[in-house]
Amino acid sequence: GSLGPRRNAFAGRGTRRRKVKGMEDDILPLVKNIVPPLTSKKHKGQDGRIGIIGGCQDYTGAPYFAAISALKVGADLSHVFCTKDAAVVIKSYSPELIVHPVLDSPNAVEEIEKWLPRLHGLVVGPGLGREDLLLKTVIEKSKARDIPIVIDADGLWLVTQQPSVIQGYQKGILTPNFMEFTRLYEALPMDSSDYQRSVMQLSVAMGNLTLVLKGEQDFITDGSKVYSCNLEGSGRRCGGQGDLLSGSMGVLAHWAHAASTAGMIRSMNPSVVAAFGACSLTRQCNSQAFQRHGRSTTTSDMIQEISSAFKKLFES
Ligand SMILES: NC(=O)C1=CN([C@@H]2O[C@H](COP(=O)(O)OP(=O)(O)OC[C@H]3O[C@@H](n4cnc5c(N)ncnc54)[C@H](O)[C@@H]3O)[C@@H](O)[C@H]2O)[C@@H](O)CC1
Ligand SMILES: Nc1ncnc2c1ncn2[C@@H]1O[C@H](COP(=O)(O)OP(=O)(O)OP(=O)(O)O)[C@@H](O)[C@H]1O
Ligand SMILES: [Mg+2]
Repeated sequence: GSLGPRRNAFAGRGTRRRKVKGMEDDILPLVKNIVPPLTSKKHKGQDGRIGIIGGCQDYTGAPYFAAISALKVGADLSHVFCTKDAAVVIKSYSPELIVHPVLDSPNAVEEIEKWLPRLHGLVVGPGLGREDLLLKTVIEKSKARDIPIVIDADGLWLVTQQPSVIQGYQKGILTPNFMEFTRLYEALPMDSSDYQRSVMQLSVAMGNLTLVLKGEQDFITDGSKVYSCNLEGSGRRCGGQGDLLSGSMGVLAHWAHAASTAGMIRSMNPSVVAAFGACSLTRQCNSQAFQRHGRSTTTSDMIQEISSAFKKLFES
């Protein structure tokens, strides 16, 4: 499926979002179940080594937000694979991140590939720019290693051009905002007038891939049922909230698949549990940060709330 003519698939049709009851009560207990216990027996890296692919001259904030969020949610190590000029900037934001200036090197694929055996989760796209061939190969190689992959932002651009790159991958999650969703939806021949139905149709067309349509309420589906997350956030929509979301989802996806393998969540698709957890957390961070900072709230303020939001949602 390539791109059709540029138009808004939802123009003039039933674009109002029906407010449906959130599913916090059903799914939050499952999210609590996947959080690994903190014990003195563990070694560094066991609770997650996450890779973020993104960061270029124009965008250094997005990969930083995603990578630091992964750490603050509880990953042990967070790697950023970005271009050379972005690397210096990202390193100087934070000594906590491991930053690889490889995306614009001639052997970028090999440089990333050698880290793949050590990664538990991959987040592709925040601040990436539009880099098709490299990305396609990295996604293929990560799938071959059975690594959970969250695709966001510019990573979704590639999926729009070539849905087959991720189609049917059970450990894949797409996190489009409204614009990104519209592009994806137009790339595949479908017709629906309602968000919940169209997100479900798109998931089925993508081989039951887990999809998160972000918005006033987040719609999460793997094609069998639509779950809505409408935990209260705020009216503040600063840039970067989606990066907090995708970074935390990278860790939660690793935890959820590990828990599922261990037989700890039987009743639900682990990708859906991870997606729901990350949406809830992002919205809770937004709400808490807004209580302190109001209209001045930025993504950095939200990141400062991760610790207490996580406790409130998943450890109480
Ligand atoms: N500080 C940073 O470095 C940031 C970088 N970002 C990066 O910027 C790049 C482009 O991301 P964009 O999200 O801007 O790309 P898009 O191309 O999806 O968005 C294009 C435009 O659509 C608008 N839009 C978004 N949601 C909408 C909605 N619900 N209804 C109507 N219009 C809507 C946006 O304001 C934007 O102007 C990505 O690589 C992304 O990761 C963003 O993550 C924001 C923060
Ligand atoms: N109208 C809204 N009300 C409440 N929460 C929202 C609303 N829109 C988005 N969100 C929340 O904000 C988070 C990020 O969604 P958003 O649509 O801002 O992503 P994005 O456009 O990709 O952001 P970014 O600027 O990081 O690229 C999601 O978890 C979503 O739940
Ligand atoms: Mg985004």
